[in-house]
Amino acid sequence: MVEAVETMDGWYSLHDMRSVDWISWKLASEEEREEALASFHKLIEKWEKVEEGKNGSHALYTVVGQKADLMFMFLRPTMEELNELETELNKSKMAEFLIPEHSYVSIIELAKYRKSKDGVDPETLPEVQARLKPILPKWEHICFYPMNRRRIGEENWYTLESDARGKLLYEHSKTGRKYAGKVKQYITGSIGIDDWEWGVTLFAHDPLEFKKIVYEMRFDEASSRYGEFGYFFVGNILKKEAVAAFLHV
Ligand code: VOV
Repeated sequence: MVEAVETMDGWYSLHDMRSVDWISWKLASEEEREEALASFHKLIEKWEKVEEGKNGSHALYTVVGQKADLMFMFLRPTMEELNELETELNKSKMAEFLIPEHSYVSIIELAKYRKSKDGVDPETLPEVQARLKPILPKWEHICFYPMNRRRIGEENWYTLESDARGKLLYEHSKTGRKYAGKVKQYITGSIGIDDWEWGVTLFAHDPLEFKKIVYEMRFDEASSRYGEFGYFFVGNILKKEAVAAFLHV
């Protein structure tokens, strides 16, 4: 019988993409813009405190291209906390000038494909816990896309035995490891939560590495036979100190 693999699930994740309503932003008075900027800084400082306390993490990037202007990625221990921070952002003065473009809800996920050697449940290991509740890197670039595992005819991930899936993911991980120090990946599971099965969030110092890793992985069987991909968002880090300059008109 084909069995599902057991997953280890960590923090809840929200990718939130917004555009700036540049027309109303330009029409707003200097005072209103300052009020909006101050509300935004206050929120960022609040998120930083949560991160310092290791109760969540966040990332803020500008998006290149017309799909959005900003991409937030939030991680929190519960779905309620994600919703609270989303609502708080929506109620802020800044949000009066932001247009929601897209969102993606998922959960940091690791699969237990490898058998534990000494009977230790991997979920109890501190290094695994750190990966389930990660502090996101503040690297220069981000890339986000959702994906599915194929279920068409012979190319059906969900009729493969667990060992076969584990082998394909092991091959996949060998490609991934070549990018150590260049690309950091966060896989978030979204089966039953959002429209695709997984979200893939990559961070890199050099955006060319996104193209290189995704291209190279297309030739791994886990992707070439069993991967289906959605849309891509790519962007550059927006540090707190650079927010005012980004919004300056
Ligand atoms: C940056 C490098 C990198 C590395 C080292 C890496 C390693 C690993 C390992 C060891 C494992 C299996 C156990 C686990 O940890 O869950 C995975 C799992 C997974 N991956 Fe991966 N992956 C990387 C990177 C990486 C990328 C760039 C992609 C997108 C694929 C592409 O073609 O665009 C991806 C996808 C996934 C997915 C969707 C899963 C879950 C599949 C499932 O069916 O359960 N992944 N991945």
